[in-house]
Amino acid sequence: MAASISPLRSSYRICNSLSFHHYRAKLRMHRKCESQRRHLHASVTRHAAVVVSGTEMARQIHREIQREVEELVTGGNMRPHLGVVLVGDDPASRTYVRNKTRAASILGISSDTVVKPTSVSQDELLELIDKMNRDWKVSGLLVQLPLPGHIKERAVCNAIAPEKDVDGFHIVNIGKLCLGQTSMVPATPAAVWEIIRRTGIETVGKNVLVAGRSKNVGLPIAMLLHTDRNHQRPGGDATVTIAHRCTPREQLKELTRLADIVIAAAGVPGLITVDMVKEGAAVIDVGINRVQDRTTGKLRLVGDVDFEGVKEKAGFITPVPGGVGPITVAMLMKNTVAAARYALTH
Ligand SMILES: Nc1nc(=O)c2c([nH]1)NC[C@@H]1CN(c3ccc(C(=O)N[C@@H](CCC(=O)O)C(=O)O)cc3)C=[N+]21
Repeated sequence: MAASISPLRSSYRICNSLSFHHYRAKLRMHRKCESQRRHLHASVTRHAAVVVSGTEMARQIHREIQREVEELVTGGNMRPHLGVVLVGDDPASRTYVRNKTRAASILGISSDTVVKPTSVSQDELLELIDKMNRDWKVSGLLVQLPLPGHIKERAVCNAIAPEKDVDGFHIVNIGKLCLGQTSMVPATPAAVWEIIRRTGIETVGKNVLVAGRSKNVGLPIAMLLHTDRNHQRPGGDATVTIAHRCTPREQLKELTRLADIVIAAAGVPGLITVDMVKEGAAVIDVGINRVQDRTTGKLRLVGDVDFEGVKEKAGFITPVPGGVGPITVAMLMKNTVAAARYALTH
């Protein structure tokens, strides 16, 4: 059976002692495995992985953000405001936008969503963004992706003022991320970073395998983890390998078996199976796939990792749903507050 734990900072309060000791044992084992020792010491009992609850970790981050927002407001500053643009009526996009605006309202961040029909022209969208850029009441703004085929996503991302770009998709923010400068970090990569930090997983000199090279997820995750910890925006100093659709399956398996941390961000259900994972490794599942359940016929949300199999061998594992997703939303809120703070001094 897998133990569910809350993030390290709140674990003293929330965890019962059994799961807390289990967690510490896992962290020790994970670190032991990392120190190039191929076989575990005989006295270390083999446990199922610690399931890192993203829902619980997000709750903790929310408390921190809530405090920050109240500090801003009681200091006589404007309440942070998130502007959202949603084009079309894709159900998944609507769910994500709803999750974001709901989180905002809970945290005391005001928000508004402008919904445009699929037929909206690129020019009209750019005009709307320009208006929001100039609106001093808007602290941060995002345009939900994907956009309809007739609109150039790059043009839209680059139209958002970089200092209000809470998604971190503007070319200047991507450039800064690559150079190790302080910038708006995209929410999903920031969530993966936060999970690693708050769980206490070591990255310096460790092997990381990122499966997936998307510009908004795989690439920035790899960027955060391989870069220098002494740069303006600290990196993970890990040895990072990026695998993608052209990586032969056998090669992928060889690479994942060497990895202390596996990040699955390919959008392929069941991509990572137990035979591919090193004992005690941390497995972070960024995949969000809607698949039809074989018994009920209903659509079900699954990640890229065969959770039931891998949890028996990994040291840490994040579930889907309830893993990276909720923390992504929390990091977006953090970016919104950062944008509001930035506006105070610029
Ligand atoms: N401009 C833009 N910014 C984004 O940040 C952005 C985007 N476009 N397009 C799509 C992706 C995906 N994304 C997620 C947000 C929340 C969950 C989330 O809350 N997931 C829940 C479940 C949600 C559900 O039930 O569908 C979970 O994993 O537990 C997942 C994924 C943000 N994205």
